[in-house]
Amino acid sequence: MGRKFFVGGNWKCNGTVDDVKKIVATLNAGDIPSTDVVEVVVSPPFVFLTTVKSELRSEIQVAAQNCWVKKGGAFTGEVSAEMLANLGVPWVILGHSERRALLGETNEFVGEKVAYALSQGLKVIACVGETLEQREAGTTMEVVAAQTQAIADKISSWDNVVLAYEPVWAIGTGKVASPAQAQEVHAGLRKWFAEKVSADVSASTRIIYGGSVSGSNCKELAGQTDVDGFLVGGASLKPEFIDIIKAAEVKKC
Ligand SMILES: O=C[C@H](O)COP(=O)(O)O
Repeated sequence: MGRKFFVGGNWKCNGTVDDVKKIVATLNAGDIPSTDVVEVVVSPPFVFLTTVKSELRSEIQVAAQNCWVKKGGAFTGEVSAEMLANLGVPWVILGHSERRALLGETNEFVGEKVAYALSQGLKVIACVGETLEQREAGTTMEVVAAQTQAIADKISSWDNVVLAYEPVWAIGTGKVASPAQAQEVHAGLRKWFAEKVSADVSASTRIIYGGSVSGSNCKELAGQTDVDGFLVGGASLKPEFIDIIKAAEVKKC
């Protein structure tokens, strides 16, 4: 099965009502490849999700940036997977390194969240990635394999999961992984899937790269065999996000 190029835009905790209107207008006017070529998902903060969903062109989907680990209830400040499904929000980002580092989300907790979100019919962008210290210690593959294993332990199908490899040292720093560095980890993760899950999952699961992706580095990264798209932070708030979406054309060549 072919892996359709996937571009996610993670707006993180950014934006005002006016900013959101401008971003949506840019996306709606942008000349982007057809949905046969690229799947585009943007992830506004919760408070803007329904507005963005209703005002955005139908070819672009939306994702939440997080959801609660189990069924909703007395969990002040949380948003449940059921609520997202009820609103018609198709995707959720889980396991982002900012949540792992700042909010103490463990590999196991992320695995539970992914499983519960899938059980409620959501599709998941699951994030993994090593810190600079871990890379320098030579443990990158070990770290991302353990993060991915914790998800594999809790789910029975990868059909509705996109795996985002986001080296922590590249996030928001302007220090993008080189195409070779990204390819090496993506290929390692694909090998891991083949050995630990199945050849089918290895061949069909999209592994996308995140960390300082920009309009100027996206094409070279997209040209790597095992890079199936991007999860974009800062640049997804800017018009250059359209150029990043267009990097999908590289895969057609
Ligand atoms: O989710 C997106 C990543 O954290 C990348 O963020 P960035 O593109 O601002 O480095």
